[in-house]
Parts: sequence; C-alpha cells; structure tokens
Amino acid sequence: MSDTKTKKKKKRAPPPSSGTPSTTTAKTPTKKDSKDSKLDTPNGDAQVSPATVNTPPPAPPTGEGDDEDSVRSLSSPVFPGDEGRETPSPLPRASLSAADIASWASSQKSNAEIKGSPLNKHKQKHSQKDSINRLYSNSAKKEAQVMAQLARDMAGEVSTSTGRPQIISRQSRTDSKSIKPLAQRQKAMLEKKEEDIKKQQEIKKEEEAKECSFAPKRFSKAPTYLKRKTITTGPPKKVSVYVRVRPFTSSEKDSGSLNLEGLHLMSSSNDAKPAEVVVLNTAPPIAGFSGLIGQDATNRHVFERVFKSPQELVLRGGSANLFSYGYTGGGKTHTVIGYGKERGLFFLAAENLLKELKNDKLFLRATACEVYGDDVYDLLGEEKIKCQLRTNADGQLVISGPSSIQQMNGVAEGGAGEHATLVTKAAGLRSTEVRKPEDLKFINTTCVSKRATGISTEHDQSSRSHAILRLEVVSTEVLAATEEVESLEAEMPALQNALDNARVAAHDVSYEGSVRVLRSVTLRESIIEGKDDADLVVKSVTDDNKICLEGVEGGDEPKTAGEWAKQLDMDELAITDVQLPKEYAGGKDEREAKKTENSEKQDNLLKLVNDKQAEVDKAKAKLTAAVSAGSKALGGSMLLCDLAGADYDNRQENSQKESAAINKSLLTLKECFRSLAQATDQKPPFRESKLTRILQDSLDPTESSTRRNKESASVMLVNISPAASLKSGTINALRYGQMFAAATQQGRRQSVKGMDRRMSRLSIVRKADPEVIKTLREIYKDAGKTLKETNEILAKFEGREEMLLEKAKAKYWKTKKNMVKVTKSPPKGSKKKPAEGKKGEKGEKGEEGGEGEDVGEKEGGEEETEKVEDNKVEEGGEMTKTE
Ligand SMILES: Nc1ncnc2c1ncn2[C@@H]1O[C@H](COP(=O)(O)OP(=O)(O)OP(=O)(O)O)[C@@H](O)[C@H]1O
Repeated sequence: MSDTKTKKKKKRAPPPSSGTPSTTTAKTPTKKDSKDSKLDTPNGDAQVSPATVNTPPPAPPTGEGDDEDSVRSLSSPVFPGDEGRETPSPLPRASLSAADIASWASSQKSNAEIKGSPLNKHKQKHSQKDSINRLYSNSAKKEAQVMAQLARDMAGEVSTSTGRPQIISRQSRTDSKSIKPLAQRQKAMLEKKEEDIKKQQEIKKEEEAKECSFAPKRFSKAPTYLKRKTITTGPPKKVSVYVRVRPFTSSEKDSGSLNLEGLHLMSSSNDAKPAEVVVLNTAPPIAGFSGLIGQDATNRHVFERVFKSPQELVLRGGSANLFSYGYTGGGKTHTVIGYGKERGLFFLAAENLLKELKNDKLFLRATACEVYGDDVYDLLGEEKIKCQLRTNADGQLVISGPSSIQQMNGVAEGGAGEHATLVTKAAGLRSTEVRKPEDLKFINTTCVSKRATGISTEHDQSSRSHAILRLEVVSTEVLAATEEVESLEAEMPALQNALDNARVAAHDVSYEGSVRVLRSVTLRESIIEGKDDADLVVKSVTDDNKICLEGVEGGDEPKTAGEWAKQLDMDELAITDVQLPKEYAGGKDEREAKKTENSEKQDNLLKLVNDKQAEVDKAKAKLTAAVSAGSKALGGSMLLCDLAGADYDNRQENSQKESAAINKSLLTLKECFRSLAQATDQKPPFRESKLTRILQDSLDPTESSTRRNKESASVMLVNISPAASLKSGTINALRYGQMFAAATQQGRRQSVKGMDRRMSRLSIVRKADPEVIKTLREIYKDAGKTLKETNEILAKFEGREEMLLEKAKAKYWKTKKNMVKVTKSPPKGSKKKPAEGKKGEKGEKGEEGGEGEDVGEKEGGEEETEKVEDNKVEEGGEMTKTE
C-alpha cells in the first residue's frame, strides 16, 4: 500500500526548477505519510531516512572499513560542505532489509518519525532539501529511485554536483559489508547503462562506416529489400560486391559499337565515399553493390579501392580473396591478370604485399588451378594437368596434382601382383616462388595463355571455367615444411589403397562367396561361419517376403519363414547370409596358413599407414611451429578467382553438364557468402561444389587448418561492358552480382534476426508479445495454413510481429469468408498460396527482378503491404514513397 501511495506522492512532488540541485524545501511529510513509511529498528529507534542523504551512486567495493561494527551501524554520512559539522550518532541498521529501505527511501515520508533524532536534524538541515530536489531534478524517475537507494546504502560517498551521480572516494565508507551486494548491483546497473550507451555509439559508427550504402532517396525505384537493409548490424562485413564497367575496346570503337542504353553508374566521384547503386534502364534497377568503378579507373585504382584494405589481413596471417565475375569480354582477365603494361590486380596485390612484408626472409608461394565442369586442373606448368580432390584424415582438402611413379617397399598398390611395388604418388598443386613481382610473369606466360589461347571457341571456354590463383606468405622453413607435408600426404592414398586391397584379399583367402539360407534362429546365433546341414537353401524371396526353398518338397511355393517352420516342424527360422569357407587342397591347415600370411601382410601395411600418418602429423606440427615461430604474416594468403559466367547465354554448344556445374558452383559460392555473412553456427556449404571446396580454407578455414589467423575478407567484382551488343550478358552478370550482394546483405540482416530493425539502431531487442503471436497463429490456422507454414511466416517476420498482425488482420479477417472457401475447395490445379519458392527460384536464376531472396521473404499476400512498410525505413528514417 505504501508503495503505491509513495509513488503517487512522488508524482505530485514539486518539479525541479532546473537540472541543478534545488534548495527548495521538500514537501513536508504528513502524519499519514510518516505512518506509512515508518521503519522500525529492533531497538525501536527510528531509522535514518536515506532520502535525506545526498543521492549517491555506487562506488566500487574496496573492502575498506569492512568491520563487524560497521555492519551493525550506519555511520553518519558526510555531505559535501558538511565537513567539520557535528556528526550525528550512528544508528543501528542491521535488521533493515533492502526492500524496507527502498520502500522507505522512495516514499520520503519517514522524516516525521525521526523528527527528534539528531541525525534527523542534521539531515533536515543539510540534506533533505538538496537531496530530494536533486532527485526530482533528474527527470528520470528510475534514476531517482536508484539514487535514493544508493543514498541510503552508500551514505556520504557520492556527490551530485552535476545533478547526476558521481562516484567519489570510498574512504569514508564504514558499512560496506552490509551494503556491498546492493551497492554492487547499483554499480552494475550504472555500468550497464554506460555500456548500452557505448554500444549505441558503436552501432552508429559502424553504420556510418559501412561500405555498402543503399538506394539514395532520389532513386525511388530501388528494390524494396535495399530499403529494408538500411539498418544493419551484425558481424564485420566479410564480403563486398563491386561493379566495374570497362571502357569500349578499340575494336568496339572502330565498329561503332553503341552504348548500352540507359546504363548509369550512380557512383560518387569522391573515392572515400563508396559508390552506391547501379541503375540500368530496365525495371527493376540493379542495385545493392558496395561500390562502382567507372570506365576511367585503372587497375591500380581498383586495387587501391577494393583490395588494398582486405589485403592488410594477409599481413596478419589472414586471407584476402578477390572474385571477378562477368560475361565473356567483360574485363575479368584484364582486371585480375592484366594485359600489356596494364598490370592486373594479381600483380599489383603481390607487389604491394612484397613491399609491405618488409622482411627479407618472407616471400610468396604461388599456385594456379582451374575448375572446369567438375574437373580441376593444375595450370602452373607446361601443360594443364588434371587433379584429384580428396579429404585427409583431418578432414582437410588435399589437391593431388601431377603424379609421379615411385617405389614403395612393401606396397602393392594394384593388389594383384606380389611384386607391384611401384605406386603413384600425387603431390599437391605445382607451385613457384615469388620473391619479386616480376616472378609473376609465369601467370601470363603459362596460365593465361592456356586459358584463352587464340580462337574464339577457346575464348568462350575460358569464361566457362573458374581460374584460381593463390599466393601464400612463406619463409624458407615454412616452404620446406609445407612441401614435406604435401609430399608425405601424397603417399597416403597409395598406402591406404594397398591396405584396402589386402583386406579384400584376406576375405578372399578365407571365403568363396556366400549362400542365403533359412536357418533356425538359435543356430543363427551360435554358428559363426560356413553352412550347417540343417540350413535350408533359399531359392528366391518374393516382394512380400515369402520364401522359395531348394531341395524341399513343395519348395517352389512361396511361404513365410513361419509357415515353413510350421510345415517342416522346425524351430523359429530366419533368413541368413552365410559366408562359404574357401576349400584348399591342403585342407584346413593350408587355409589357416594362408590366413596368417595375409593377416601379417595386413599388419605390415597397417603399420606403414600408421607410421606414414605419424610422419605426416610430425611434419604438420613442424609446419605449425614454423608458422607460429615466424612473422605473423606467415600463412597469410591472397586468392584471386576469375569466375566462369553463369549459364544464361543459351550457347547451344555448351553441354548441359557443363552449365549445371557452373551454376551449381556459383550458387554454392553465393550460399557460402551468405552463410559467412551470418553470425550463426550454420556451416557454409563448401562441400557442395569443387570450387567452394577449394576455396574453403581461404574463406573459412576449419579447426585443422594450418592457417594461424582464420580471418578472411572477400571482394566480388562484377566486370561489365558498356557495349549495347553485350546487353543481355551484362544485365545477367549484374543480376547475378546483385544476388551475391543480396546474399551477403541478407546474411547480415539475418544475423540481427529477432531484433526489430527500426529499433536496432538503439540496440534494443523487442520481444514479441505472446498475445500477438497467439492471435497470429489463430488467424493463420483459420486461413488454412499448416503449423509449419505458420512457423515459417513467424520466423520470417520475427521482430515485426505487430506489423504482421496488422497485415494478417487486414488480409484474412476482411476476406475470411473467401479465404475459407478457397482453402476448402481449391480449384483443380490451383495452388494453395502463391509459391514462395518459385519466386525465389526465379530470382536465383536472375531471370526476373533479381530479388529472389527477398521476394521469398514475403508471406503470400503480405508482399504489397510489406513494400509500403519498407519504404518507410529509409536511411535517416525518412519516408519515401515508391512509385
Ligand atoms: N578496364 C579496362 N580498360 C581497358 N580495356 C579493357 C578493360 N577491361 C577489359 N578491357 C579489354 O576488353 C577486352 C575483354 O577483356 P577480358 O579479356 O579481360 O574479358 P574477360 O571477361 O576476361 O573475357 P573472357 O571471360 O572471355 O576471358 C580485352 O581486349 C581487354 O583489353
């Protein structure tokens, strides 16, 4: 009761004249008030009113003054300016509960009860007016309550010179033991408040600094999802998507090639401010990129702009990756490798890296490979060599490059010949040392020429494969250790094969085929190998598990096992596959001798495998040690990938298989990017394509990776041409790039799932009202949605349930009758609701809109309303209407 009343009283309390402490006399407590707020101590003494003490915030516990006496008594507070005044005698407080004190403190009513006490006089004289008015001078009621409690518990430790609590020396504290927990709680509260403010500031900063900005207000037709994404938080951005448009080539100029109609690069001339969107004169516009690079930009400019910063990660042992994507002739090779004097990003990045390493002992190790269809080729060398991918004992990918035949004693890989001791050893990709930028010449002389030699069909084909160029920071020791690991690992498959073969042979030594029998269940359990006389040989088994038997009267008539048992008057029978022991001329002895011989062989091979694995482990440990002992840049890697174009050009000569492989790998890559941008435990689907399997260690290494720094940053460049003749290729490349951009953006958006986007600036998590959820479930149930569908919708709109409820009400309650009718008897062939997946698929294929990811988010009929809603959430909170 007193609580309610005191609250009311507080409301009626005189408002502060300003934010500074007032000297106005506080409201005089009434008799009723004092009755309500009376606090009795065991000895009947009235307790000091905390509210009469200057409002103190918590001070960190120091332990000083923590003696027993101080626990039982409250020493008088020392107020600012009170030094030297007569100190009131201490009052007992041991029996006071925090709740009592809190209630009393907030009520401000105990003054009447303690009128006569010396402390009360002191309080009234020096503190009451100030403290109460200071409390009220702070408009935040909660803060006043906190301060009142603090005043009671931490008397004399705090000054409120600014009207806000300030922690001052804790030296005067004498009762810390009794108040410590509460003080700590209060302190924690204040700390939390400060932390929240800091968080808000950080989020704001992050948003300001974010590279990817969205549709400027002047472009009202930007895709709706872009507008929704104006508020993002989550993990550091790992993937940025840029568009680069190349100038007309001289041949295009000569042939009077026309400009691609309506191509606008909505870029900023200010390099520090990333470009914003691409708007093509097609609807809807293509946007969502981190930045745009215009026709005048040189490769050096591109490097400085998009790759220099991620490359800093390499110097810290992380991985920087650049992907170049686009229609054939878009400028990928120009960007990544470069032509003539215009060096590509691979060269420029390596040059910069070598310069930045500032360490004579460090250099780079380069490899180059190509993923074409479902095959991987080593590009470094005189000729392309097909590689195999396999996973080692640690679950790491091993690329087996060019193979060599070598002799391994005791290993007969083929399994057939006893003397076949020559095995194939396939080491990793061929590599070359890069100690100065010129060492990268091999890229032009070997890899590029191999990918794009001459004729046009070859040229077409070059854009149908993914080329992966990689540089890794190494030292002599690290390089030696890496090569040792690769060399030893290359021997493992041969040893494993030999062991597997020996195991198969061991079985062949002992058995020669098997027979299916109907056998007594008891016998089945007791007999280990071979056929028993009592076994009934099964001739065939019908689809409904009826059995025909050999050598039994009426055996051709199918019967169940139970029926046969009954007919033959046998125990329970069951079908059993029995291995038939191999017969030897020398009988059982010979068989046993053969078995022993084989078993020894197996043991030897197993030992070889184990020994080799131990060597591999040792070499890996050596590598890890070499990496750890050296510069932090060791193990850092840079990967540049010239991606194949997606299958959108309907080139007849491209086989279905080839196109499927490209699309699959690109979609998997997109999914990996999306997953990487999320702050979830969900693993990116690297294993789903060869391209992403190869990229995994660079993008997101596993625990077993030798990379010391697991960080990575990736850049996707969409290379396009301004030529009208390449229109469809260009548009499709942009759409595809947009999907990557959307995937990474969506990833980040999902990482703040559950957080209301409009509130996320303030880092406030809004929990869904259970009533809202309940109503939504009821509406959807009435509307004929399954529980799964409802859950999916709720998941999609998590954090926006109230808005969803409004829409659902508008949609289903108004049209309830029709809804029910439709769901009960849908016309033949019609779908229950618009297929979300289909829309998503469309977007995935880049056929329409390119917003597949986001269209999928809309819940059926909510799409339209959602758009309007989204338009409200523009940068800066301004509202713009979509036309
Ligand atoms: N930024 C640029 N500045 C000047 N010329 C460029 C630029 N980008 C590309 N080019 C020119 O455009 C032509 C096609 O470029 P490039 O060979 O790099 O395309 P591509 O995307 O690699 O094609 P493909 O996939 O078929 O190999 C080349 O003649 C190249 O010199």
